[in-house]
Amino acid sequence: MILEISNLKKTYGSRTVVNINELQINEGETIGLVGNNGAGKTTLFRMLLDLIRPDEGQIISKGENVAASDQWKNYTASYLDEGFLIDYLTSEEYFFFIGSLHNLSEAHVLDYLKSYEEFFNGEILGKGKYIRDFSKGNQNKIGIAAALMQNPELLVLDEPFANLDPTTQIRLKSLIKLLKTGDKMTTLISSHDLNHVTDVCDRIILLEKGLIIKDFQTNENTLKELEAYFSV
Ligand SMILES: Nc1ncnc2c1ncn2[C@@H]1O[C@H](COP(=O)(O)OP(=O)(O)OP(=O)(O)O)[C@@H](O)[C@H]1O
Repeated sequence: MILEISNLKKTYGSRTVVNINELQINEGETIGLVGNNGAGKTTLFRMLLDLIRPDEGQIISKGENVAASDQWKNYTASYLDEGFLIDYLTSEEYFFFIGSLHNLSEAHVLDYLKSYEEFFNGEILGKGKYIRDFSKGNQNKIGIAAALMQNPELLVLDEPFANLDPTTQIRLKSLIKLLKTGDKMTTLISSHDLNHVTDVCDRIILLEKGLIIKDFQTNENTLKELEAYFSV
């Protein structure tokens, strides 16, 4: 088991926005986190990455509490939003910086980026452009590619399909499926796109007002069930 969440609570004012009694995630699972605006998806991810602290309970990653140990940082990569980027760097400078944190040489990083040529669609590299000047979708691509460069065991992506053009959405799905079979990566993806999330994930967790309402393995009926749930 890679993640064990117990009695996790986060409250803002009088509102409990995450309230998870128990949740366990196994190695190699691809989990889709769905739920309407404000359900608590991003708050859960932020606690998972120790960007904010829970009021109660804990998140244990490979046996260590993420709020008490840095061990999880060695095998976890994430992209939640453009706050993860450094907007005064060019895309290459950013990739080199992230690479250097993981002891990857610039040559290694450039080599890695070659495999992203299709994903980048000629818009990311060699432009001499600062990250702040890229479109939101292209910023997403930079963040996702930088997260994957770390070859993580655990990948956390917040709404990765948002702002991506349809071609890149499909390419991202293929990429996630490939990494799942090849490297047995565990992936947590939040998404409002029920189609994509059921296509790429083998388990869906449905959050509503911070509570887990459903937690089930994906099968051929999942998309219909989710659409029925959200169409009320
Ligand atoms: N720093 C904060 N202060 C006060 N309330 C907050 C704070 N951060 C989040 N919230 C509230 O917590 C609730 C959950 O927000 P969260 O961003 O986790 O939802 P979400 O499921 O990711 O939503 P979306 O689909 O819109 O991204 C919302 O009601 C939000 O307003």
